Amino acid sequence: QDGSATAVPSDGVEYLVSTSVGGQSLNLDFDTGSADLWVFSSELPSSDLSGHSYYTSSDSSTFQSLSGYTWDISYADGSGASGNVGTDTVVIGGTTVEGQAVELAEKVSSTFVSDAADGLVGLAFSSINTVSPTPQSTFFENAQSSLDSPLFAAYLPNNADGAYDFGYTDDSKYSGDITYTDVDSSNGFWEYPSTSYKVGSTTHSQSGYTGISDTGTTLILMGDSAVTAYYDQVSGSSYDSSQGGYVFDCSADLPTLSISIGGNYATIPASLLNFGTASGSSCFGSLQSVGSGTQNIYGDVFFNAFYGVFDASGPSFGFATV
Ligand SMILES: O=C(Cc1ccccc1)Nn1cnc2ccccc21
Repeated sequence: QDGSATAVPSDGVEYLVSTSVGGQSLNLDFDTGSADLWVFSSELPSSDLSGHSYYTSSDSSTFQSLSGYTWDISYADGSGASGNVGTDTVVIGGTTVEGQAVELAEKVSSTFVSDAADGLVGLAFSSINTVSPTPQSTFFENAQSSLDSPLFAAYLPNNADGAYDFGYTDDSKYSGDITYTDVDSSNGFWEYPSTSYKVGSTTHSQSGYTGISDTGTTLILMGDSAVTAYYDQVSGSSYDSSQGGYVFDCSADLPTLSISIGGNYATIPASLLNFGTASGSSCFGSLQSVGSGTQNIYGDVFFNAFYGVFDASGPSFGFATV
């Protein structure tokens, strides 16, 4: 059944959604860049649990263990988690899935201990789910048949409560038309060609590049040529290894950044490209390097400016101005 769940900004780095797992409420990070639904659990060392809500399978009357099933995930930022697997009833907004694979954490890396999320809901394609011996379907894949339309949408306004809509698009959350492009899911991501960009009004090509729509990433991560082209237009900007990225004076005049999604540009306003104070009068850029490779990562900063529609029929990705 269709529904909408509120997404609350947390520490400026992620949006958390209150989710019921076996009747237990957890604040989970919805991540269109991965495909595992995993939770902090009673199986973790108690020192890892401080500040977190966690799932206790023995407290759920609907939990069923998947004997011998394990999971082990590593994210591109170097964080990771692992554990065992069962199924339970998961409720998000007005959408219920019974028998959802729930991955219980027995180990989590330190970044998760200090992060506010009590786990993640992966919303990429189950071809990249890490459960062994059998990859498990995502909440969205399991919910699809009960939705009016096989889609979900992310509404993540800057520094304000947002939402994830399941089964419908909500035209009170965007203006103008939704522009769609075909998605190539062969790598397991909501991925599409992204072969050019604009810094202000100057167009640059990045042939062979793709982009992924990734709500599990905070910033906009692009190849070094794009990052250099952008910060060359920001006087006084520099790469500060101690801050881990490009910084500039907080009073700097920033150009807009337009990214191509399929054949259409999405223009990120300059205000969103200042991520905020790094230290003193220097501010951290919302555009940073993805490192090597030709896959750009369009994270929450993109969704601060655009309502994003993830449509399984196609599949396709659509965006509209917030
Ligand atoms: O890992 C990344 C982005 C990233 C960071 C650094 C270099 C390259 C790419 N995002 N992400 C997407 N889902 C995540 C879940 C947990 C942690 C990070 C997650």
